[in-house]
Amino acid sequence: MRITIDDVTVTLAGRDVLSGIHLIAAEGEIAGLVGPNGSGKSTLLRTVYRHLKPQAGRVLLAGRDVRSMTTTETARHIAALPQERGSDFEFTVREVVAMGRSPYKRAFAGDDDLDRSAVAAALEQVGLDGYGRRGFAALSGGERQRVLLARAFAQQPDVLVLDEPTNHLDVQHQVELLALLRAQRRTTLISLHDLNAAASLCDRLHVLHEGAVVASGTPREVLTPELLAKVFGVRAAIVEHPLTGDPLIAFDHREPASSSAQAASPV
Ligand SMILES: Nc1ncnc2c1ncn2[C@@H]1O[C@H](COP(=O)(O)OP(=O)(O)OP(=O)(O)O)[C@@H](O)[C@H]1O
Repeated sequence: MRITIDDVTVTLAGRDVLSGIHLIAAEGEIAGLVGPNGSGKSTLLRTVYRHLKPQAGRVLLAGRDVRSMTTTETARHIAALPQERGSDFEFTVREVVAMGRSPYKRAFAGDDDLDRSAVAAALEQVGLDGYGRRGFAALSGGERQRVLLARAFAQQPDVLVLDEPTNHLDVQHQVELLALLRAQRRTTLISLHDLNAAASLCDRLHVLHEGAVVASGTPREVLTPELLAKVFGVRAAIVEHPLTGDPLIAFDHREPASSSAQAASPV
């Protein structure tokens, strides 16, 4: 299902944290949100999964305003992995993942075979089969992250909204998650700090800066040395990844863009 963010403005504590955001994630497309800390990525994702109400504009799911749907209806279509991740759930892993099935159930109904197989498949997808009886609170940060991803997968949504899903994951699990998302070909809106991961995963990237979209396009179009200097304040060269051919950002970890620019400018 296509997601359209149509001229969305979000005001928090009297300040426009997002202003006039317009972007589209087409059916089956992986759309990435990148931008510096505080640029508004989580706020935009929260607006999409209805945690926040925009002051102006609309979020449309296949052309329908999500605010005109019931919360259950939205939850059948959109699954979110938010950034605020509880660690104090007094539940087993299985119970947490089974929460993803609640949009399909009547109140207090037990799990049926479909629920059980969706939960088992989701746990397997994130490499956690065999963890079902473990306590959620006693897991490592990366394991918890994968359980919450499994909960989103068990929801079998049309659209995935993922806020920094690779946080806490070791490199193998990061690669496995990106491969899983690529293989699913589900409409996905995802924020990522790792720009190389974003370049390899996303069909299109949208760069947020101070609450506005300042660039949109394919990773190759968007991730230029000029944009990285201007928006992220870093010096970088874009090369071709020797194994995949994806754009690969080679950062200069010794010097930020501003200090090298200052050094280069005449006194
Ligand atoms: N509830 C709130 N009340 C007031 N300001 C808020 C609130 N939530 C977020 N903000 C502000 O909105 C701006 C955008 O925050 P947001 O969390 O969306 O950024 P982000 O791009 O996801 O950042 P990060 O990369 O650090 O996760 C920040 O300046 C933040 O301080």
